Amino acid sequence: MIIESILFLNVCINKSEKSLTITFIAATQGSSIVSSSAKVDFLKLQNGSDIRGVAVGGVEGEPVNLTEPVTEAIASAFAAWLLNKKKADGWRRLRISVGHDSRISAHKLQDAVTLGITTAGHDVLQFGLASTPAMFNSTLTEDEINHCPVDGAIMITASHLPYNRNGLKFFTSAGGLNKADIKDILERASGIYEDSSHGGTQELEQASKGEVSNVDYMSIYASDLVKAVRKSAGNKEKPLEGLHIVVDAGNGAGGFFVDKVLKPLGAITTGSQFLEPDGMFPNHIPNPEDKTAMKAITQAVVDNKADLGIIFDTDVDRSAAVDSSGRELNRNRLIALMSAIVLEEHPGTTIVTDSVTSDGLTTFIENKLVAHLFYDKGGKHHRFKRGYKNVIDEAIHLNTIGKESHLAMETSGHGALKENHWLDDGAYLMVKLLNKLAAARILNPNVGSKVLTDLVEGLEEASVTVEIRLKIDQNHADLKGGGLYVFVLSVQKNRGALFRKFSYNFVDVISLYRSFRDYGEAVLKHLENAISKDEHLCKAPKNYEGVRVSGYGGWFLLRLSLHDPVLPLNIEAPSKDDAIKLGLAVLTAVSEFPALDITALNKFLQQ
Ligand SMILES: O=P(O)(O)OC[C@H]1O[C@H](O)[C@H](O)[C@@H](O)[C@@H]1O
Repeated sequence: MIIESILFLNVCINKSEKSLTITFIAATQGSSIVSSSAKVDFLKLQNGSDIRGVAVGGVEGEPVNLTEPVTEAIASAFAAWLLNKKKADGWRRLRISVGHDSRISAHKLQDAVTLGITTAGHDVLQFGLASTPAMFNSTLTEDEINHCPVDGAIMITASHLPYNRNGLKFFTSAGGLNKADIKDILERASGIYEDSSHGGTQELEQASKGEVSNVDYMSIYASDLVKAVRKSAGNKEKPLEGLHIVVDAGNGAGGFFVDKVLKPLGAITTGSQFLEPDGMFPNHIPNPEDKTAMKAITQAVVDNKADLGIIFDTDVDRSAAVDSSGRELNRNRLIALMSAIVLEEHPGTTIVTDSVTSDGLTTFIENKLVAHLFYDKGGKHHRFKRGYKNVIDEAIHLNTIGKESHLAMETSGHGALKENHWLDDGAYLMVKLLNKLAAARILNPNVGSKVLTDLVEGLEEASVTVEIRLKIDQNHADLKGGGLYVFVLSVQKNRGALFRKFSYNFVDVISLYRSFRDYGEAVLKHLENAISKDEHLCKAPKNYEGVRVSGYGGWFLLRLSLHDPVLPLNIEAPSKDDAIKLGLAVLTAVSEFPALDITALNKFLQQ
């Protein structure tokens, strides 16, 4: 990279404060980041513990960066990483399973992944349309005929993101890879890509050594789910007989749940919708956090007079339910429901959740289960950070330090149980609900989803719940120029001809931020200071992310997004008036930051 130094002189006169600031700025700019056509910035494809990119062209401003050669290099890099991980004495042939969701780029990326692995000499098991949790499961399943367990698994998915995106998730028998592993793989991939002189595909194909086989793994995975429900009902063959359950797969990969899970258990599934895979997602975004998606499954339950509704995201690592009255069982309610089930099995256990969970959920887990459902012991609510991997890793960590935890769950619908290898599996969460229903129907065959609704009866819910996302403008002068070196010349009163006419004190305060993260942190620090001076507000005594504050009968949390230049603001309050008071407290503090777009907050306050 060629570095160019540019020197700016910035003179800023503030008459009201009687100050003059003279600033020399030497900026480093990457004026030529090598030839863009030849270079691929692999690290840009990292999205936390996943890889995400654009795989389909045609959307303005979103050039394709997850091309077939790039994907092939990443798959080869994963095989190399895995080989290293297995601490094999030199080279050994690995077995890697590959699955995908319903995206329109799925097949071309599957071919690229397969090529990348086989050219490195390893075998591929193609599962076709699959769920993310099933891919992890294939690293654990003991089934010699179907070549399982595999050494590693790759899922091709971009969850609920638009049709043009795609991505990769990786698993070993220890679970999903973490951020550092992904970085390692991307660095290896960059080297592999360079070496292969960009597109020696044919050459590589000829050198291909590994074998490819097709396995109907989803049938194996689903039969384990069926077995779990049967077991909870005393091994009854059809424990859900007579129960009407509708499924909304949002045209993702979750359609298997109808034919391979619910029907064998005896459930009626008419009215289930969007089960056919369609990577253009023509009906709604497959996302249980999305209002339109929840409306669609609720309508299906009501229209079909069903006992229960189930909705999955595209790759089935997230889910939510709807009871027979059309009441949504998602977000805090689903965590409460899962907590009630898990705490019945493990009294006193710690439930780890993300940071945007409600105060009502804490009271429910710690007190209401004892008061309402007469549990001997309540649980402990450990409200941690946002991000499913953060939540799961924290639960695993707690167990290693002697604090028992059996459930890690996010409001997004990601939920992982210790009994299920800490895997976030939307289908397994729904199986836990079905277990409860199946067990209850042994005692009373007429019982329906009320069994579940009754479990969350004591959960207090705020009347107003909003999430407002405040964007940080990365092109704003306060952030522009990345990597700025600042020299301040403090000029004394009346010194030098140039400044003679200003007889003011000169102040050398400069606000420059190297990244949107720095800027966001500065906003949070400022808010924290402002809050400490407000008698109506009280900072949460224990908090792991952003600034969480109680007041006016509710709370708010302002934090930095995990991935985007955004500060998401969550507010929960007993009334709109109270929510506005909380919102105003935030607005007053953050309006001093011109690169923060507060339009969405203003809109909420003026509604
Ligand atoms: O920080 P945010 O922008 O709100 O995003 C947070 C979300 O990011 C991803 O989608 C993760 O998969 C989720 O587990 C997480 O909750």
